Amino acid sequence: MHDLTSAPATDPTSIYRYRDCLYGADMVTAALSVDFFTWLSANPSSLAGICEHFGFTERPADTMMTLFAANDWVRNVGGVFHTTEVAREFMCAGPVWDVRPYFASLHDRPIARDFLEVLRTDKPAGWSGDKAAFDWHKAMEQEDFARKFTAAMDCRGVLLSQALAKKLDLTGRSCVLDIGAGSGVYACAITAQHQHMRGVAFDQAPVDRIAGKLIEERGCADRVSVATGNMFEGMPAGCDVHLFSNVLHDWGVPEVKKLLAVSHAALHVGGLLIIHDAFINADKTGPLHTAEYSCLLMHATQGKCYSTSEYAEMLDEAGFTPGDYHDTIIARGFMTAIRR
Ligand SMILES: C[S@@+](CC[C@H](N)C(=O)[O-])C[C@H]1O[C@@H](n2cnc3c(N)ncnc32)[C@H](O)[C@@H]1O
Repeated sequence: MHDLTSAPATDPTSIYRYRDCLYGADMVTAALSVDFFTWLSANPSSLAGICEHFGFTERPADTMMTLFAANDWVRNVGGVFHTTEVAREFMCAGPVWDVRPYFASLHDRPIARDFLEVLRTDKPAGWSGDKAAFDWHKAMEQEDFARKFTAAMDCRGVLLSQALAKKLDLTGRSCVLDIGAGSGVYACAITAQHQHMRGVAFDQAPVDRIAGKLIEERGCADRVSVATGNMFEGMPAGCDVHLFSNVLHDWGVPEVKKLLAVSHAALHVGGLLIIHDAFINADKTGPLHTAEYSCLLMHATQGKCYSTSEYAEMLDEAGFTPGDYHDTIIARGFMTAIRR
């Protein structure tokens, strides 16, 4: 049986980067296909101004601008985006170094085209009005898809969960509720690392059954149980630690606020909330790996990678006192908050 407290001997960031950052190039291509930088150079604008001119919507446009800021192609000065010298020299009409024709042959790549659609509609790519299209959240209610997707999350979770568990201070805490737990590997790794802790893996059917089996196979069932339910409707009582691992990034701001409110209602005063995810930094200038990963999430889900400042604001509004951000591994980290 795999020891859930063990860490790999080498750093797999370069490998994960190919998976996480795959969609960044298509996002850049999509922007060049509408000659974005030529326009922005002549018209420094707020996000709202950019959205108005191009017919874009806020969430995907924000994800795009974060990618460009992380590359230092734009700078946000008091809420107004300006192109930088490198963007003006290479990504605009006019200069001899103009790269736009070099990207032009890629404009019709399916993901680049999807990005224009997502930018305009704010709907994840597979959901854009096509009845036969793929709905990720619905698919997770189907046994076959749920099994494959949960296996994918579990494979990454084996690496991430031990790195997270090692950095957590759970002194004086007793039970972690792993919300949208997938396989439950995070609850298992946390209880393996912190022997005084119990865990509850909370997910909807059929993922709950998949989690139950995997927790049993991992030999963690004596301290990690499974609870079934819809996290938007309520969360099991009795835990003093709530973990949202890679869950909030699947949802838009209204849903994130709702989930924080439901968590607040289920935690006692002093309860610890942990958000484990890939975070954009407070001033939304990087890191690049996360800004690229955010494009993938923006394309496939209703969410994106939120910044530490966006989370701090939403946590405060929901009745939590936000704590610090800590890095873990492969451009992931966690943020804590205390329920007021
Ligand atoms: C991206 S996965 C994250 C899994 C795991 N926490 C991790 O870090 O790998 C999101 C999880 O949220 C669960 N989920 C989505 N909607 C849910 C709901 N309404 N109630 C409970 N769980 C939900 C999904 O079934 C899925 O397991």
